[in-house]
Amino acid sequence: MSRLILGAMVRAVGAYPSGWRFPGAHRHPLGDAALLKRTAALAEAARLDYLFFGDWLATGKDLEYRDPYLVARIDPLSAITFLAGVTERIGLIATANTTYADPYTLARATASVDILSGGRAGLNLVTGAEPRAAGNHGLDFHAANESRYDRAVEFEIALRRLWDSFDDDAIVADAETGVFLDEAKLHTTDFHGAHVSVTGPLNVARPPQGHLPIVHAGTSPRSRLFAAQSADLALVAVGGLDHALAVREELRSLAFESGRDDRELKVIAPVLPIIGDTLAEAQGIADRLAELLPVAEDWAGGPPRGFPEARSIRTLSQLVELELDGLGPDREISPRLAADFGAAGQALIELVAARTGRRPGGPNPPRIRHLVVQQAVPASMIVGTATDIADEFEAWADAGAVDGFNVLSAVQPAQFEAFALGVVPELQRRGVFPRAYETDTLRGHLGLARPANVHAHGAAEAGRAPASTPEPAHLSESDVK
Ligand SMILES: Cc1cc2nc3c(=O)[nH]c(=O)nc-3n(C[C@H](O)[C@H](O)[C@H](O)COP(=O)(O)O)c2cc1C
Repeated sequence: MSRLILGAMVRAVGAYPSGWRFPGAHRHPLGDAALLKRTAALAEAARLDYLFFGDWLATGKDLEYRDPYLVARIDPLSAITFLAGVTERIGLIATANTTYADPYTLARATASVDILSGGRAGLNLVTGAEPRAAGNHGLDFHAANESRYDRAVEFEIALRRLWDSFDDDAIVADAETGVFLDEAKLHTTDFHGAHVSVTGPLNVARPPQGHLPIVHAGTSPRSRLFAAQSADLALVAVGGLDHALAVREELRSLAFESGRDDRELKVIAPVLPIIGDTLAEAQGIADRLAELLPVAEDWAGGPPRGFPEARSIRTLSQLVELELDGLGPDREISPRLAADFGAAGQALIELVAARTGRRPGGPNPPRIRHLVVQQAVPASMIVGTATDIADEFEAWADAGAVDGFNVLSAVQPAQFEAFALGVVPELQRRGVFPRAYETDTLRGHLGLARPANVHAHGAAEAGRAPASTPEPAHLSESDVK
């Protein structure tokens, strides 16, 4: 097994929806600067490959109970630019939305942060799932999946061409002769597609990494194809080891069919570890987090607008195949009640026991609310000691299910500390993760070669983009998802 790739997906107020309520948690976005610096220092000391920042292009009260970390946060490019100045070695990845971003502006900002960080920047390209983003960008509707990915394909090619505006040695800066620029080494972009059109050249020198490593996160068939053809890292949402194996196999086949060396595409799974010094302590943390999350039935008149539908006794009743509606969230689950659950309900009982130590008939039995919450929170949660988490990571990597993990922290900063100071050293002891940085760039950390300038390898784009300028495409009503 080659070594794991390990990055941290930073959600400043915690990745678990009640993480911000946990004692000692970072909870106010105005304090993010200090939290980010502290996280970055710890991450770099642990030798993580990168810090990763997601993005969302709208907000509202409805996000409060579902994804509170989306309500108010620093934009990802600002976060990585800030961190470029206070870190030395770690990679810094920001998310950008190709449906709404402008390629010239994004190429300029990302090439700049790559220079400022000495070649440590990366870019996660997504097409977005938030319809309100349209209204924030002067559009009437959020385009449908196909249109979004048609634009993403062109966007990615335009970005690479913009980054290749200057040859690596185009800036001569020869004080003796007075020649600053070798004009023959500055290239126009002239990319004119159906969705993206840019003349170029970009007014920033070729970034130290040539092209920033591209990440893609998504789930649809078009997302898989985009990742396989255009990304260095595919960030996938997977429900378990078997699912991860199937997704990686699919991605690698698609990459191979596109003419790529399929080993170049790294598959990364997000994971939310809940870490304690003992299993009981970890389960206690997971249980407390669950208790801090309300369920729909906690409001007599019905939950507030936007409350997650799945976090209700109604949804639980469907899952366990037993009508629980009249019992209320605080009814204890007795062995007799549990015996009437269907197969999915039995599996949920086991999941709750593994995550929180609560078992029907045990000293600390689950109540209905515990089942409601656990069936609604992320599948990527692993509860245990540093050794347990390392075992799980190793098992996934040994099975060939992933190349690495994007680690989420339920509570900031405590759970990130537990990961950086507990799990990472354990992985290092086992020899599956290096103890020190061996390279200075994100590409280097990820084992990716530096690409040649597109002006020397234009053929690589063939088949992925219009060769000439087609008629401009206008989104129609049928594009609305
Ligand atoms: C692990 C993971 C993380 C993601 N992070 C983001 C994000 O930060 N911002 C965003 O707009 N989309 C993000 N996405 C992608 C959107 O969810 C995705 O674009 C949306 O679901 C549309 O579906 P599709 O891209 O699979 O077609 C992420 C997806 C996955 C699997």
